Amino acid sequence: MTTSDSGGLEIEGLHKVLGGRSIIHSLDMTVRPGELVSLLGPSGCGKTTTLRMIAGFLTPDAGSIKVGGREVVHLGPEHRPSAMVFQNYALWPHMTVAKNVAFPLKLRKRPKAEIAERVDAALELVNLLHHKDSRPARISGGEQQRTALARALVQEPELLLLDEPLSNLDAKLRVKVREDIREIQQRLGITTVIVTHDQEEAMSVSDRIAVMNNGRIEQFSTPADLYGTPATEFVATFIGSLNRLEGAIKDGRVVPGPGVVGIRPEDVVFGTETHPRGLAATVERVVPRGHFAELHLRREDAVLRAYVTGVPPAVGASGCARIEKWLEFEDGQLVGQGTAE
Ligand SMILES: Nc1ncnc2c1ncn2[C@@H]1O[C@H](COP(=O)(O)OP(=O)(O)OP(=O)(O)O)[C@@H](O)[C@H]1O
Repeated sequence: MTTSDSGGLEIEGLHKVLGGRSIIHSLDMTVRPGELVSLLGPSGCGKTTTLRMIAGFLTPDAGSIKVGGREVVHLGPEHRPSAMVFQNYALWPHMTVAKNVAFPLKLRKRPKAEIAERVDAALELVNLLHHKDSRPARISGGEQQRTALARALVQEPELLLLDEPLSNLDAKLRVKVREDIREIQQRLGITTVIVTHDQEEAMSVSDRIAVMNNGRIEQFSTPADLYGTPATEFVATFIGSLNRLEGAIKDGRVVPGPGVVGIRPEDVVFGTETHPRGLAATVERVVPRGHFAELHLRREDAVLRAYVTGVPPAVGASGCARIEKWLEFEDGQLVGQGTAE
Protein backbone atom coordinates (compact mmCIF):
# COMPACT_ATOMS: atom_id res chain seq x y z
CA MET A 1 0.00 0.00 0.00
CA THR A 2 1.40 3.37 -0.95
CA THR A 3 1.72 6.32 1.35
CA SER A 4 -1.44 8.33 0.94
CA ASP A 5 -1.57 11.97 -0.08
CA SER A 6 -3.62 12.82 2.90
CA GLY A 7 -5.43 16.10 2.89
CA GLY A 8 -6.12 18.10 6.00
CA LEU A 9 -9.54 18.64 7.53
CA GLU A 10 -11.05 22.07 8.09
CA ILE A 11 -14.27 22.46 10.01
CA GLU A 12 -15.91 25.84 10.37
CA GLY A 13 -19.06 26.92 12.18
CA LEU A 14 -20.41 23.37 12.50
CA HIS A 15 -23.83 23.38 14.13
CA LYS A 16 -26.29 20.60 14.91
CA VAL A 17 -29.70 20.52 16.55
CA LEU A 18 -31.07 17.10 17.59
CA GLY A 19 -34.40 16.51 19.33
CA GLY A 20 -34.96 20.28 19.53
CA ARG A 21 -31.70 20.75 21.42
CA SER A 22 -28.55 22.41 20.15
CA ILE A 23 -25.96 19.59 20.40
CA ILE A 24 -22.97 21.09 18.56
CA HIS A 25 -22.40 24.84 18.78
CA SER A 26 -20.43 26.58 16.02
CA LEU A 27 -17.53 24.19 16.17
CA ASP A 28 -14.25 25.13 14.43
CA MET A 29 -11.34 22.73 14.09
CA THR A 30 -8.40 22.29 11.72
CA VAL A 31 -6.53 18.99 11.43
CA ARG A 32 -3.25 19.22 9.54
CA PRO A 33 -2.37 16.73 6.80
CA GLY A 34 -0.98 13.55 8.35
CA GLU A 35 -1.98 14.53 11.85
CA LEU A 36 -3.79 12.28 14.34
CA VAL A 37 -6.35 14.20 16.38
CA SER A 38 -8.59 12.78 19.11
CA LEU A 39 -12.00 14.14 20.04
CA LEU A 40 -12.04 13.56 23.79
CA GLY A 41 -14.78 14.28 26.28
CA PRO A 42 -17.35 12.85 28.66
CA SER A 43 -20.37 10.85 27.53
CA GLY A 44 -22.91 13.00 25.70
CA CYS A 45 -20.56 15.91 24.91
CA GLY A 46 -21.09 15.47 21.15
CA LYS A 47 -18.03 13.55 19.96
CA THR A 48 -19.88 10.93 17.94
CA THR A 49 -22.26 13.51 16.50
CA THR A 50 -19.26 15.53 15.29
CA LEU A 51 -17.55 12.47 13.78
CA ARG A 52 -20.76 11.40 12.02
CA MET A 53 -21.03 14.84 10.43
CA ILE A 54 -17.40 14.65 9.27
CA ALA A 55 -18.10 11.20 7.78
CA GLY A 56 -21.32 12.33 6.12
CA PHE A 57 -23.77 10.11 8.03
CA LEU A 58 -25.39 13.15 9.63
CA THR A 59 -26.10 16.49 7.96
CA PRO A 60 -25.14 19.60 9.91
CA ASP A 61 -27.63 22.47 10.26
CA ALA A 62 -24.86 24.91 9.43
CA GLY A 63 -21.15 24.92 8.77
CA SER A 64 -18.45 23.84 6.39
CA ILE A 65 -16.35 20.67 6.24
CA LYS A 66 -13.36 20.65 3.90
CA VAL A 67 -11.08 17.68 3.21
CA GLY A 68 -7.89 18.48 1.30
CA GLY A 69 -9.29 21.96 0.67
CA ARG A 70 -12.46 20.65 -0.98
CA GLU A 71 -15.93 21.32 0.45
CA VAL A 72 -17.65 17.98 1.22
CA VAL A 73 -20.53 19.04 3.45
CA HIS A 74 -23.12 18.45 0.72
CA LEU A 75 -21.75 14.98 -0.19
CA GLY A 76 -22.98 11.61 1.09
CA PRO A 77 -20.49 9.37 2.94
CA GLU A 78 -19.71 7.25 -0.14
CA HIS A 79 -18.66 10.35 -2.07
CA ARG A 80 -16.35 11.74 0.59
CA PRO A 81 -12.61 11.01 0.59
CA SER A 82 -12.96 9.60 4.11
CA ALA A 83 -13.44 6.13 5.56
CA MET A 84 -14.82 5.24 8.96
CA VAL A 85 -14.17 2.42 11.41
CA PHE A 86 -17.27 1.85 13.53
CA GLN A 87 -17.27 1.09 17.23
CA ASN A 88 -18.88 -2.34 16.70
CA TYR A 89 -16.77 -2.93 13.51
CA ALA A 90 -19.95 -3.60 11.44
CA LEU A 91 -18.44 -6.66 9.69
CA TRP A 92 -20.60 -8.94 7.54
CA PRO A 93 -20.78 -12.25 9.45
CA HIS A 94 -21.37 -14.40 6.34
CA MET A 95 -18.35 -13.01 4.47
CA THR A 96 -14.71 -13.96 4.92
CA VAL A 97 -12.21 -11.41 6.18
CA ALA A 98 -10.98 -10.84 2.61
CA LYS A 99 -14.52 -10.36 1.27
CA ASN A 100 -15.32 -7.89 4.05
CA VAL A 101 -12.24 -5.88 3.18
CA ALA A 102 -13.03 -6.09 -0.54
CA PHE A 103 -16.58 -4.85 -0.06
CA PRO A 104 -16.07 -1.09 -0.48
CA LEU A 105 -14.00 -1.68 -3.64
CA LYS A 106 -16.69 -3.96 -5.06
CA LEU A 107 -19.26 -1.23 -4.46
CA ARG A 108 -17.05 1.05 -6.53
CA LYS A 109 -16.85 -1.61 -9.23
CA ARG A 110 -13.06 -1.80 -9.27
CA PRO A 111 -11.55 -4.53 -11.51
CA LYS A 112 -11.14 -7.95 -9.87
CA ALA A 113 -7.36 -8.09 -10.12
CA GLU A 114 -7.01 -4.64 -8.58
CA ILE A 115 -9.36 -5.59 -5.72
CA ALA A 116 -7.38 -8.77 -4.98
CA GLU A 117 -4.12 -6.85 -4.92
CA ARG A 118 -5.39 -4.02 -2.72
CA VAL A 119 -7.11 -6.40 -0.27
CA ASP A 120 -3.89 -8.38 0.17
CA ALA A 121 -1.92 -5.18 0.71
CA ALA A 122 -4.43 -3.91 3.30
CA LEU A 123 -4.48 -7.25 5.13
CA GLU A 124 -0.72 -7.35 5.16
CA LEU A 125 -0.62 -3.86 6.60
CA VAL A 126 -2.75 -4.93 9.58
CA ASN A 127 -0.94 -8.29 9.78
CA LEU A 128 -3.98 -10.41 9.00
CA LEU A 129 -3.17 -12.13 5.71
CA HIS A 130 -3.22 -15.54 7.42
CA HIS A 131 -6.89 -15.00 8.36
CA LYS A 132 -7.94 -14.01 4.88
CA ASP A 133 -10.41 -16.87 4.50
CA SER A 134 -11.74 -16.87 8.08
CA ARG A 135 -15.17 -15.58 8.97
CA PRO A 136 -15.43 -12.80 11.60
CA ALA A 137 -16.93 -15.15 14.22
CA ARG A 138 -13.78 -17.31 14.02
CA ILE A 139 -11.29 -14.55 14.79
CA SER A 140 -10.61 -12.62 18.01
CA GLY A 141 -11.97 -9.18 18.88
CA GLY A 142 -8.61 -7.61 18.12
CA GLU A 143 -8.50 -9.31 14.72
CA GLN A 144 -12.04 -8.16 13.96
CA GLN A 145 -10.94 -4.65 14.81
CA ARG A 146 -7.99 -4.98 12.40
CA THR A 147 -10.33 -6.31 9.70
CA ALA A 148 -12.48 -3.20 10.09
CA LEU A 149 -9.35 -1.04 9.93
CA ALA A 150 -8.19 -2.84 6.77
CA ARG A 151 -11.63 -2.29 5.20
CA ALA A 152 -11.23 1.44 5.83
CA LEU A 153 -7.59 1.62 4.64
CA VAL A 154 -8.21 -0.39 1.45
CA GLN A 155 -10.18 2.61 0.18
CA GLU A 156 -7.00 4.70 0.45
CA PRO A 157 -8.96 7.51 2.08
CA GLU A 158 -7.55 10.98 2.58
CA LEU A 159 -9.12 11.01 6.00
CA LEU A 160 -9.49 8.09 8.43
CA LEU A 161 -12.25 8.31 11.06
CA LEU A 162 -12.44 5.98 14.05
CA ASP A 163 -15.32 5.89 16.54
CA GLU A 164 -14.18 4.52 19.91
CA PRO A 165 -12.04 1.94 18.07
CA LEU A 166 -10.77 0.20 21.20
CA SER A 167 -13.81 0.13 23.45
CA ASN A 168 -14.67 -3.52 22.75
CA LEU A 169 -11.20 -4.81 23.57
CA ASP A 170 -9.82 -5.88 26.95
CA ALA A 171 -7.36 -3.57 28.69
CA LYS A 172 -4.16 -5.30 27.58
CA LEU A 173 -5.16 -5.67 23.96
CA ARG A 174 -6.31 -2.04 23.90
CA VAL A 175 -2.76 -0.85 24.53
CA LYS A 176 -1.34 -3.12 21.82
CA VAL A 177 -3.98 -2.20 19.21
CA ARG A 178 -3.69 1.53 19.85
CA GLU A 179 0.06 1.30 19.29
CA ASP A 180 -0.57 -0.62 16.06
CA ILE A 181 -3.07 1.99 14.85
CA ARG A 182 -0.64 4.81 15.61
CA GLU A 183 2.21 2.98 13.85
CA ILE A 184 0.16 2.33 10.70
CA GLN A 185 -1.23 5.88 10.75
CA GLN A 186 2.28 7.35 10.89
CA ARG A 187 3.64 4.97 8.28
CA LEU A 188 0.89 5.94 5.83
CA GLY A 189 0.88 9.58 6.90
CA ILE A 190 -2.90 9.50 6.90
CA THR A 191 -4.91 12.30 8.49
CA THR A 192 -6.93 10.68 11.27
CA VAL A 193 -9.67 11.66 13.72
CA ILE A 194 -10.42 9.33 16.63
CA VAL A 195 -13.36 9.63 19.03
CA THR A 196 -12.62 8.47 22.56
CA HIS A 197 -13.71 9.11 26.13
CA ASP A 198 -10.47 7.59 27.46
CA GLN A 199 -7.95 10.29 28.28
CA GLU A 200 -5.03 7.89 28.57
CA GLU A 201 -5.77 6.51 25.13
CA ALA A 202 -6.02 9.99 23.64
CA MET A 203 -2.82 11.15 25.36
CA SER A 204 -0.82 8.18 24.14
CA VAL A 205 -1.66 8.22 20.42
CA SER A 206 -2.57 11.80 19.47
CA ASP A 207 -0.59 14.63 17.96
CA ARG A 208 -3.29 16.92 19.30
CA ILE A 209 -6.47 16.46 21.32
CA ALA A 210 -9.71 18.45 21.09
CA VAL A 211 -11.26 18.31 24.56
CA MET A 212 -15.02 18.66 24.17
CA ASN A 213 -17.60 19.68 26.74
CA ASN A 214 -21.29 20.35 26.05
CA GLY A 215 -20.94 20.51 22.27
CA ARG A 216 -17.96 22.87 22.33
CA ILE A 217 -14.20 22.46 22.13
CA GLU A 218 -12.79 23.64 25.45
CA GLN A 219 -9.17 23.33 24.34
CA PHE A 220 -7.37 21.98 21.28
CA SER A 221 -3.71 21.31 21.89
CA THR A 222 -0.91 18.77 22.31
CA PRO A 223 -1.17 16.18 25.11
CA ALA A 224 1.74 17.80 26.99
CA ASP A 225 0.20 21.26 26.75
CA LEU A 226 -3.26 20.07 27.88
CA TYR A 227 -1.69 18.42 30.90
CA GLY A 228 0.75 21.19 31.81
CA THR A 229 -1.29 24.26 30.88
CA PRO A 230 -4.98 23.34 30.86
CA ALA A 231 -7.03 26.34 29.74
CA THR A 232 -9.96 25.57 32.00
CA GLU A 233 -10.76 23.76 35.22
CA PHE A 234 -12.77 21.26 33.18
CA VAL A 235 -9.75 20.31 31.08
CA ALA A 236 -7.50 20.17 34.16
CA THR A 237 -9.80 17.71 35.93
CA PHE A 238 -10.62 15.68 32.80
CA ILE A 239 -6.98 15.17 31.80
CA GLY A 240 -5.00 13.49 34.55
CA SER A 241 -5.65 13.69 38.25
CA LEU A 242 -5.97 16.92 40.23
CA ASN A 243 -6.28 18.09 43.84
CA ARG A 244 -8.97 20.75 43.50
CA LEU A 245 -9.19 23.18 46.40
CA GLU A 246 -11.09 26.41 46.87
CA GLY A 247 -8.87 29.30 47.79
CA ALA A 248 -5.30 30.26 46.97
CA ILE A 249 -1.75 29.19 47.85
CA LYS A 250 0.22 31.50 50.09
CA ASP A 251 3.58 30.61 51.65
CA GLY A 252 3.06 26.98 50.79
CA ARG A 253 -0.36 26.67 52.37
CA VAL A 254 -3.93 26.74 51.16
CA VAL A 255 -5.65 29.91 52.34
CA PRO A 256 -9.19 31.21 51.72
CA GLY A 257 -9.58 33.08 48.44
CA PRO A 258 -12.06 33.70 45.66
CA GLY A 259 -10.51 31.26 43.17
CA VAL A 260 -9.68 27.59 42.88
CA VAL A 261 -6.26 25.97 42.97
CA GLY A 262 -5.43 22.74 41.21
CA ILE A 263 -2.44 20.65 42.23
CA ARG A 264 -1.29 17.55 40.35
CA PRO A 265 -0.58 14.69 42.79
CA GLU A 266 3.00 14.45 41.50
CA ASP A 267 3.52 18.07 42.59
CA VAL A 268 2.84 17.19 46.23
CA VAL A 269 6.00 15.89 47.90
CA PHE A 270 5.85 13.85 51.12
CA GLY A 271 8.84 13.04 53.31
CA THR A 272 9.68 12.20 56.90
CA GLU A 273 12.04 15.16 57.31
CA THR A 274 10.66 18.62 58.00
CA HIS A 275 10.93 21.15 55.19
CA PRO A 276 10.74 24.97 55.39
CA ARG A 277 7.99 25.03 52.73
CA GLY A 278 6.12 22.00 54.07
CA LEU A 279 3.41 21.40 56.65
CA ALA A 280 2.99 18.48 59.05
CA ALA A 281 0.95 15.74 57.40
CA THR A 282 -0.50 12.36 58.34
CA VAL A 283 -0.97 9.50 55.87
CA GLU A 284 -4.69 8.70 55.88
CA ARG A 285 -4.81 6.24 53.00
CA VAL A 286 -2.42 4.40 50.71
CA VAL A 287 -3.75 3.26 47.32
CA PRO A 288 -1.32 0.98 45.44
CA ARG A 289 -1.24 1.86 41.74
CA GLY A 290 1.38 -0.58 40.45
CA HIS A 291 4.73 1.12 40.06
CA PHE A 292 3.66 3.94 42.37
CA ALA A 293 1.21 4.55 45.20
CA GLU A 294 -1.29 7.32 45.82
CA LEU A 295 -1.25 8.78 49.34
CA HIS A 296 -4.02 10.75 50.98
CA LEU A 297 -2.29 13.22 53.23
CA ARG A 298 -4.08 15.23 55.89
CA ARG A 299 -2.56 18.64 56.59
CA GLU A 300 -4.12 21.35 58.76
CA ASP A 301 -5.21 23.27 55.64
CA ALA A 302 -6.34 20.46 53.31
CA VAL A 303 -6.29 16.79 52.37
CA LEU A 304 -3.91 16.32 49.44
CA ARG A 305 -3.34 13.35 47.18
CA ALA A 306 0.32 12.64 46.37
CA TYR A 307 2.15 10.03 44.32
CA VAL A 308 5.17 8.20 45.71
CA THR A 309 7.40 5.61 44.09
CA GLY A 310 9.27 2.94 46.02
CA VAL A 311 8.03 1.58 49.34
CA PRO A 312 5.08 3.74 50.45
CA PRO A 313 4.73 4.94 54.07
CA ALA A 314 2.24 3.17 56.35
CA VAL A 315 -1.24 4.48 57.10
CA GLY A 316 -0.97 6.68 60.18
CA ALA A 317 2.65 7.66 59.50
CA SER A 318 3.44 11.32 59.96
CA GLY A 319 5.78 13.50 58.01
CA CYS A 320 5.89 16.68 56.01
CA ALA A 321 4.06 17.50 52.78
CA ARG A 322 4.85 20.38 50.48
CA ILE A 323 3.32 21.77 47.30
CA GLU A 324 5.80 22.33 44.47
CA LYS A 325 3.53 23.58 41.69
CA TRP A 326 -0.07 24.59 41.21
CA LEU A 327 -2.63 26.00 38.78
CA GLU A 328 -4.90 28.97 39.56
CA PHE A 329 -8.45 29.21 38.21
CA GLU A 330 -11.11 31.88 38.36
CA ASP A 331 -14.62 31.31 37.02
CA GLY A 332 -13.34 28.03 35.57
CA GLN A 333 -10.58 29.68 33.52
CA LEU A 334 -6.84 29.33 34.09
CA VAL A 335 -5.52 32.67 35.37
CA GLY A 336 -2.09 31.72 36.63
CA GLN A 337 0.42 29.07 37.63
CA GLY A 338 2.60 28.98 40.70
CA THR A 339 5.87 27.30 41.55
CA ALA A 340 7.44 27.10 45.00
CA GLU A 341 10.60 29.19 45.21
N1 LIG B 1 -30.98 11.37 17.34
C1 LIG B 1 -30.89 12.12 18.43
N2 LIG B 1 -31.95 12.82 18.89
C2 LIG B 1 -31.84 13.58 20.01
N3 LIG B 1 -30.71 13.72 20.71
C3 LIG B 1 -29.62 13.05 20.31
C4 LIG B 1 -29.64 12.21 19.16
N4 LIG B 1 -28.42 11.68 18.99
C5 LIG B 1 -27.67 12.15 20.00
N5 LIG B 1 -28.38 12.98 20.80
C6 LIG B 1 -27.87 13.71 21.98
O1 LIG B 1 -26.76 14.48 21.58
C7 LIG B 1 -25.80 14.55 22.62
C8 LIG B 1 -24.44 14.17 22.07
O2 LIG B 1 -24.44 12.80 21.71
P1 LIG B 1 -23.13 12.08 21.18
O3 LIG B 1 -23.49 10.66 20.89
O4 LIG B 1 -22.54 12.87 20.09
O5 LIG B 1 -22.19 12.14 22.43
P2 LIG B 1 -20.79 11.46 22.69
O6 LIG B 1 -19.92 12.51 23.20
O7 LIG B 1 -20.36 10.70 21.50
O8 LIG B 1 -21.15 10.47 23.86
P3 LIG B 1 -20.76 8.93 24.10
O9 LIG B 1 -19.33 8.94 24.54
O10 LIG B 1 -21.69 8.53 25.20
O11 LIG B 1 -20.98 8.21 22.82
C9 LIG B 1 -26.30 13.65 23.74
O12 LIG B 1 -26.87 14.46 24.73
C10 LIG B 1 -27.33 12.80 23.06
O13 LIG B 1 -28.34 12.43 23.98
